Amino acid sequence: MSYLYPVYFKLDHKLCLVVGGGRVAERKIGSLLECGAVVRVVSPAVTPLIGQWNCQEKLELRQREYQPNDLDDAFLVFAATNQPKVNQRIVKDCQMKNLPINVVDDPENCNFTVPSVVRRGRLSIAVSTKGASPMLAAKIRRQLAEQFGPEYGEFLEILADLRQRILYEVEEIEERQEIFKKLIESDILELLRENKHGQVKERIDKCLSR
Ligand SMILES: C[C@@]1(CC(=O)O)c2cc3[nH]c(cc4nc(cc5[nH]c(cc(n2)[C@H]1CCC(=O)O)[C@@](C)(CC(=O)O)[C@@H]5CCC(=O)O)C(CC(=O)O)=C4CCC(=O)O)c(CCC(=O)O)c3CC(=O)O
Ligand SMILES: NC(=O)C1=CN([C@@H]2O[C@H](COP(=O)(O)OP(=O)(O)OC[C@H]3O[C@@H](n4cnc5c(N)ncnc54)[C@H](O)[C@@H]3O)[C@@H](O)[C@H]2O)C=CC1
Repeated sequence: MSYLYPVYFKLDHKLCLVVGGGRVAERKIGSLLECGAVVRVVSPAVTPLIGQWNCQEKLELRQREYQPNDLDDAFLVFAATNQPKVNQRIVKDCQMKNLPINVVDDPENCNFTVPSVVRRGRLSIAVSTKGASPMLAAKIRRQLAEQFGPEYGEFLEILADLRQRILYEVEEIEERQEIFKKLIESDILELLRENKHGQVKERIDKCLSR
């Protein structure tokens, strides 16, 4: 069995097509919008929330059945109707155009699938079961969410800032890596978790001192 290859796409300003407007389409659209994608939805009927996003001009709604020209300019395509025949047609059209396609009712014919995700600011932890059990993926996501609290988002903001500074100021690679190691092995995460922000700066200074 070959593995699925995980990547993190930047979707800002990229056109993503979602065909279908039900509960499953809504979940896919919600996460695409969070990632800054430009979303085109094609569906005769949509959920109230998709309708609301349309009224707020957060997406483009084509309120009718799928047509092949809906694929024009798409970067990613999601076939999320409840009609297997329609979904299969979309897969075929995408294969002809070499477009990446996610089908919600046919894992075998997807060329990408959507994982279950925990986000803490810059940290994303994605879980996939290669289609075997999305419900287990969601359970693992909930377990990870308990283990990785909001302090990880805060810590990564600090690390992102420091990293720029250290890359600029510290010439020796070994010395840089020593500092990064000290930072991640420190108790800064615990201090953030316990809201002891006062001590965080002290700890950072200690890690930076040579
Ligand atoms: C292949 C894949 C394609 C894709 O959609 O990308 C796919 C396919 C299918 N899902 C089905 C069912 C359910 N899917 C969910 C939920 C999620 N499904 C997601 C992803 C994926 N689902 C991809 C593989 C992911 C992996 O490899 O693990 C998640 C992670 C991400 C997301 O959708 O955003 C999201 C959880 C988000 C979260 O909570 O974190 C639930 C639970 C619920 O709805 O609460 C159920 C009902 C329970 C059950 O059946 O397990 C069915 C059968 C439909 C039927 O019965 O007709 C198929 C088709 C089939 O298996 O043939
Ligand atoms: N991948 C996943 O995570 C999951 C997948 N599923 C599968 O996804 C399918 C969809 O599930 P729901 O969103 O709950 O269904 P739903 O019945 O709520 O929505 C179906 C949507 O498809 C639209 N539609 C139907 N024909 C169309 C056409 N020709 N062109 C464009 N849009 C069309 C309808 O207007 C409707 O908005 C299910 O039939 C099931 O097979 C179900 C649960 C989870």
